[in-house]
Amino acid sequence: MSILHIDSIIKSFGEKDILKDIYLRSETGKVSGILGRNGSGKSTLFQIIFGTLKGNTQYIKFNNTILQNQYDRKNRVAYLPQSSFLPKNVKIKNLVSLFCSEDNIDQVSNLRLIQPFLNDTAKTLSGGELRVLEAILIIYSKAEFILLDEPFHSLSPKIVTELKIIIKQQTESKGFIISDHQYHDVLAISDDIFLLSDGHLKLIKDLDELKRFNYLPKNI
Ligand SMILES: Nc1ncnc2c1ncn2[C@@H]1O[C@H](COP(=O)(O)OP(=O)(O)OP(=O)(O)O)[C@@H](O)[C@H]1O
Repeated sequence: MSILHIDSIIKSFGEKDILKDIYLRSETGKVSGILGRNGSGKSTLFQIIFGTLKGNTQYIKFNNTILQNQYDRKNRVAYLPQSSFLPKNVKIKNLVSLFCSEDNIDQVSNLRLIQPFLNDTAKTLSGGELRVLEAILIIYSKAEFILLDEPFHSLSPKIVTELKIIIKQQTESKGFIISDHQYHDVLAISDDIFLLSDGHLKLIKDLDELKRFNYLPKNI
């Protein structure tokens, strides 16, 4: 089992304190779900964990190795950002070879969600087709820890179901940290749920707590 230990994350932008001493422990075999209102700092937290943004303070460890720069994260932490990141003119079969671990290339190429598009380029895909491709390339990368920021955004219900099955299958060997406003889907696949609110991560026990902390409307 591998552990991603995330501790002492503080981040402010100017006068705005966004993250106030965040602690999170992710391990292979588990999905950690992070919910939070718009602007609560979820993407900021993901970027700090992935290393593309520096916290005011941070302490991030993969097993016994302190992760200090992007190179330290290579093959350990992968990140699906909110916005599209794929080159638009490269054939999808080549993207699969580029992003996925060698062991996974055949499996990914044969996925129903990917196989029909192998000879196309990303620029010919619809928004949802592109989103699911990006999510799959990150999920099947070499990294043991996978950060997914809004993976279900713009996906139709059956595709969301297929993607959730893939995430659960891959949890056998990987640890996931996932955030999405489709909270039902996050709840369905997460072992632990956290609410990011007022700069702190609160462990959530049930839906009532999500109402009490003002994330869900009272009448749901
Ligand atoms: N580079 C930046 N400079 C200044 N403020 C920023 C910067 N990046 C983010 N912020 C602010 O930090 C806060 C948290 O942003 P973040 O994108 O992390 O929120 P989020 O929880 O992911 O929101 P959403 O659910 O809407 O995607 C917001 O108020 C945002 O305006």
